[in-house]
Amino acid sequence: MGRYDLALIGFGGVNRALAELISRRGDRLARELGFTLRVVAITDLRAGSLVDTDGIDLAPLLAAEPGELNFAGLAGGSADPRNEWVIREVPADIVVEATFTNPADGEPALSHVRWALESGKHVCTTNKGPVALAGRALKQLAAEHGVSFEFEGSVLSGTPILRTAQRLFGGLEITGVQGILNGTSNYVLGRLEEGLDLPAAIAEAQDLGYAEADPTADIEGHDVQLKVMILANEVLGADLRRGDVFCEGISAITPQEVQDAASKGLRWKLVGSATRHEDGSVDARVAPLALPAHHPLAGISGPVNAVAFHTDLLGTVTVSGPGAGRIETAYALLSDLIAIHQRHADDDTTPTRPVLQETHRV
Ligand SMILES: NC(=O)c1ccc[n+]([C@@H]2O[C@H](COP(=O)([O-])OP(=O)(O)OC[C@H]3O[C@@H](n4cnc5c(N)ncnc54)[C@H](O)[C@@H]3O)[C@@H](O)[C@H]2O)c1
Ligand SMILES: N[C@@H](CCO)C(=O)O
Repeated sequence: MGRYDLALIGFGGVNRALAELISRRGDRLARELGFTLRVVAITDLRAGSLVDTDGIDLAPLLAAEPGELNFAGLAGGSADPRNEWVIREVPADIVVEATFTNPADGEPALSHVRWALESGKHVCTTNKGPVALAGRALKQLAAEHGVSFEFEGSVLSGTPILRTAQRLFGGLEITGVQGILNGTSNYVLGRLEEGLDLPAAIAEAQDLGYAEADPTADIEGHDVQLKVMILANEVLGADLRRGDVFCEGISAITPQEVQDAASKGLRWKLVGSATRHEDGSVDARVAPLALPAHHPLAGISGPVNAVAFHTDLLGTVTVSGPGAGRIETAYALLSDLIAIHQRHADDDTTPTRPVLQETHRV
C-alpha cells in the first residue's frame, strides 16, 4: 500500500479538520482508497512549525484548543513557521496550503505553492488567491516538474464543482456560469431576513467557520470575484484578471430591504456570473440581485452554494452543495489527495524522498 507524507501549511479550521479526518478515519480511508496519509510537517503563523519525518502524532494537537497551540516546546518544534524551509526541505510528497486567502496579490500563499512545485512536490490548496491570480502559471510550473496542482476546494468547498465541469460535461459547450459562490454572505442574507443585524450575522458566520479571517472579502464580494475568475478561467477557458470582474458586495443592503423583498417573493442573493460570447470574449461580474422565486438560485440558502451552468445541449444544469465549512472543505482536500493518487500511483519516476538533515530539524 502506498503512503503520502504531507506538509500542512496553515493549521486553522480547514487543515485541522483534514488532520482530524486523517487521525480518526485514516484506517478506513486506507482500506477504501489503497493508500495511507501521514503528516510530517505543520506550519502556522501563530503556532510555529513542527516537523517529524517519522509522522507527527496528531492526537495531542487536536486535543488542544486551536488558540493554545504552540509548537515551540515540542521535539522538532519551533516558534517560527519557517514556511520556505519546511516547504522546500522537509521530505514530504504533498504540500497542503490552507493559509489566509489574500485577494490582492495572493501572497504569501502564492509563494508557498511556487516553492512546493519548484521542489517537485504536489500541491493541493483551498486558497483562492494563488488559483485565481496565477492558476495558469502554477499549472504550467506543476507540469514542468511532473507534479499535480489541485484546488477543488477553492470553489464551493467540498462540493466537486470544478471536477464535475471538467470531467462530466465532455461534449457540451458551456456558454456561461451563474452562481451563489460565498457561504458567508448567503448565510448572512438569510439571517438578515430573519431579523438579525449585519454585525451579529457576520459574527455567527465566523463562529461557524464559514467566514474569511477578515470577513470583508465575504461581504464586499472579493471572495466571489476570485471564484468567478477561477470558474471563468477553468470552465470557460478565459484568462481574467481581477480588474476584469466588476464587483459589488452586500454591505449596502439593509435587513429592511431583505425583508421587504421576501414579502414580495424575492430573495436577495450575491450572484457571481461569467458569460462567453461568440467571439470568445468573457464578461464577468459580482453583484447582489433580488431573484424571483422560480430562479434556480433563489432557493439556495444558508452556507449552501450553487452554480448554474448554461450549456448548448442540456440548457441549464445547476449543481448545489456546501459552499463553506471546515469539514466540508477538508473533504475537498481529501478529494485532491485522491486525484493526485489516481494520477501518479503508477509513476515510476516518483522522486525518492530526500533525507532531512538532523541539524535543520529544530
Ligand atoms: N473555511 C471554509 O469554509 C473555507 C472554504 C473554502 C476555502 N477556504 C480557504 O481555505 C483557507 C483556510 O481556511 P480556514 O477556514 O482554515 O482559515 P483559518 O483562518 O481558520 O486558518 C488559516 C490558518 O493559516 C494560518 N496562517 C496564515 N498565514 C500564514 C502563514 N503565512 N504561514 C503559516 N500559517 C499561516 C493562520 O494562523 C491560521 O491558523 C483560506 O484561504 C480560505 O479562504 C476556507
Ligand atoms: N469564506 C468563504 C469560504 C469558502 O471559500 C465563504 O464563506 O464562502
